[in-house]
Amino acid sequence: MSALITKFLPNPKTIAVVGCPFSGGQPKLGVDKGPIHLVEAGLVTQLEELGWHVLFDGHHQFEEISTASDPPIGKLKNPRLVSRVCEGVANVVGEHVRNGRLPVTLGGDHSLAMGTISGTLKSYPDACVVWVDAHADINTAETTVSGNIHGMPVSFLLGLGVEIPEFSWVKPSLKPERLVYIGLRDLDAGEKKILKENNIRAFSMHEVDKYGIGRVVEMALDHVNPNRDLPIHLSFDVDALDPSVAPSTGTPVRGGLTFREGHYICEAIHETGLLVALDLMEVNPSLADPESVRQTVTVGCSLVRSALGESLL
Ligand SMILES: NC(=[NH2+])NCCC[C@H](N)C(=O)O
Ligand SMILES: [Mn+2]
Ligand SMILES: [Mn+2]
Repeated sequence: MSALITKFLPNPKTIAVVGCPFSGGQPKLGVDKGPIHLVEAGLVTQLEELGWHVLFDGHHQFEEISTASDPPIGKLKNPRLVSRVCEGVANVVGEHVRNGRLPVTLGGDHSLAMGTISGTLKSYPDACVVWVDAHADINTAETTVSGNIHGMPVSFLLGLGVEIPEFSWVKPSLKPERLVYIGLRDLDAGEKKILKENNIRAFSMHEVDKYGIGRVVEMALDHVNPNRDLPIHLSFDVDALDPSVAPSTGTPVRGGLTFREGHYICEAIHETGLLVALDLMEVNPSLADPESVRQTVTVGCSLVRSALGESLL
């Protein structure tokens, strides 16, 4: 059985699940438990049932860097830890992509995308990034208010802001015209300025309301992938969904995507056949009551399945 649409992957169609129990890009404990819950909910089997060959040999182990030896650099918190972890993730994800496997990275906080997208772009320098999130995560060392690096990975990938020697491994490999956002609704003032100055295309919840999700995804892909021939990296922050749909996350913002809108994005990207890497980030099973946690983990699994070929009929 193979209804799987994949233009870049050799047979057997293989997914590598990269569990990243990491929380150093933000202050709330528990987001490191996200990948463990997603796998325990049966994600690996669910993907096999879709016809994939799935590799998963345990969650990624990260080296310990104590906070004592990792003082802030400017405002950035845990900079050395985040940098080293993301560099490791870049290598793991990069290796999977290079070998024709589709990495599914489970966060963990969204700073990890600095690693995952670096890994994808090493093999596919012309890949485009579809970033689905309530937030733009594009602060620089100068604009960040919180100092939390999960609010900054995109600026590193684009090479914006002052250079920080500790992050010199991150190459400015992403071009602003290959990046598009869907779901935005909580941007810092500095981030709005960055989006404008760099002409980055973003579809906020305003555009989702105005045009509907179908048109938004089509316009987003027309922008980053006009001929529908470039590989796609989908980076999905679960807080893009409305908190009523995905309550267990560290920085929830009301007015988000519905259950169907979130799944539609994933289904439409699967239908392009161009997906080469997927991130599902910011599931935090320590936040909210057990039923909300179960709901968030379940929706996380189903978003991943939708991006990987589950269809309604
Ligand atoms: N990946 C996330 N949930 N990011 C939230 C970022 C929030 C805020 N803009 C910050 O820079 O701190
Ligand atoms: Mn977010
Ligand atoms: Mn995010």
